[in-house]
Parts: sequence; structure tokens; C-alpha cells
Amino acid sequence: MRIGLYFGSFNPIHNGHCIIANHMLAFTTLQQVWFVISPQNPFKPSAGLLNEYDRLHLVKLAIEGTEGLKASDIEFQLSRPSYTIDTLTYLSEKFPRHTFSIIMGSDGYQNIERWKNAAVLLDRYDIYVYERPGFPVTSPFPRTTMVKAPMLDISATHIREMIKSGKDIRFLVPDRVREDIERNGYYQ
Ligand SMILES: Nc1ncnc2c1ncn2[C@@H]1O[C@H](COP(=O)(O)OP(=O)(O)OP(=O)(O)O)[C@@H](O)[C@H]1O
Ligand SMILES: O=C(O)c1ccc[n+]([C@@H]2O[C@H](COP(=O)([O-])O)[C@@H](O)[C@H]2O)c1
Repeated sequence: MRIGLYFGSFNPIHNGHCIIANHMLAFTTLQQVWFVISPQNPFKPSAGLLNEYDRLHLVKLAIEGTEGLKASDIEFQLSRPSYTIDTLTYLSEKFPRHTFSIIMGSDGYQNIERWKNAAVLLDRYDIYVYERPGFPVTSPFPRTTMVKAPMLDISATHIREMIKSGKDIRFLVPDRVREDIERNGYYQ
């Protein structure tokens, strides 16, 4: 099976992420998209990061009942911070019948040469990149496919700030996610 891995902190998952995952399923030859929740991104501070199991639960709530979308906790058992090449190597060994590719925004793609073992990553795996506002891609690497996708200029940071200042995050995250965040008092 052809599986697209959508890596992120998902702190929390929001509609921007959901739109992209659904779009990739609809407009590429990928058969499944897995949200891979990274316990700790190598480039981001751990302060303000909700427990990874709670973030995983929010992702599961967001995609519940959607054919082809899955939530993966594979990085929870790997060493931290979460390096994408390590996760891909592990998954490719564990599931030799699947073909894994990476899904990412053009913001992250601009930094990809700074990632661990970037040359190996770029050589071994296909990457589906969608454009984020302000991050044009001028010369993509050979195994990269540019995918035109709807742009929604929101971020998890913005959503966390809204919650902290008592603003309503309705319409920015799926209802089930908002209800769970409110019920548990996350990000306050
Ligand atoms: N609004 C959005 N639309 C599409 N993709 C997004 C959006 N926000 C983030 N992404 C992408 O989703 C992936 C996971 O991102 P991440 O979980 O870090 O979300 P984030 O909203 O950027 O978080 P934060 O604001 O906490 O840095 C990255 O590839 C990132 O480029
Ligand atoms: O492997 C790396 O060196 C590496 C460096 C930076 C980011 N990543 C992964 O990329 C994913 C998305 O990162 P970001 O910064 O766009 O949220 C996240 O899951 C990180 O673990 C991976």
C-alpha cells in the first residue's frame, strides 16, 4: 500500500492539517495518510507541549470515521527528539510491503537540508509538498511532487494563544477536538 506520512507535533491538530491530509488522499495516488505524532520535534521547544498521548487522542477524534486517515504513535517508542529518517527506516523495516512517502508544507521543506541524514532521506523517499503562504518552492529536489492544495493560514501556536486568552476556537479545529480540549482544560 502507498502511505503518506504526515509528521507533526499536532499541538493540537487543526483544520489546516485535516484539509491537507484529506486533499492528499483525494488528489494523489496515496492510499492512506498517517498522522505521525512527534513527541518532540528536534527544532521546537518542549515547553507548552501537551502530553503526546493527549495529542494522539485529539488526532484520533479529528479523523474518526474517515476512511484512509490513521493516527500513528510509532515515534513514542523511538528515541527523542524525533528524527524523521529514523522513523522512516523503522517503518520501512517493520512494514516491507508498504511504500512510505512524506507529506509536508513548503515551510518545513525549506529547512529539509538541515534535517538528520537529509541526503539519505531525499534519495530514498518521495515527498509530497504543498505550498504554505510566504514559502515558495523554486527548485524542488528530484523525488518531490508539488501538490496544489487549499491554504488555510492558521497554526497550532495561534490556536493555543486564542485558548489562553479565552477566545472561541470554533471552526478552526474539528468540533470533537474543541470539546475535548475544553473538557480537559488544555492550553489554558
Ligand atoms: N494551516 C496549515 N495548513 C497546512 N499545513 C499546516 C498548517 N499548519 C501547519 N501545517 C503543517 O503541518 C505539519 C505539522 O505541523 P505542526 O504540528 O508543527 O503544526 P503547526 O500548526 O505549525 O504548529 P505550531 O504552531 O505549534 O508550530 C507541518 O508540515 C506544517 O507545515
Ligand atoms: O529529522 C529531522 O532532523 C527533523 C527536523 C525537524 C523536523 N522534523 C519533523 O518534521 C515534522 C514537522 O515539523 P514542523 O517543524 O513543521 O512542525 C515533525 O514531526 C518533526 O519531528 C524532523
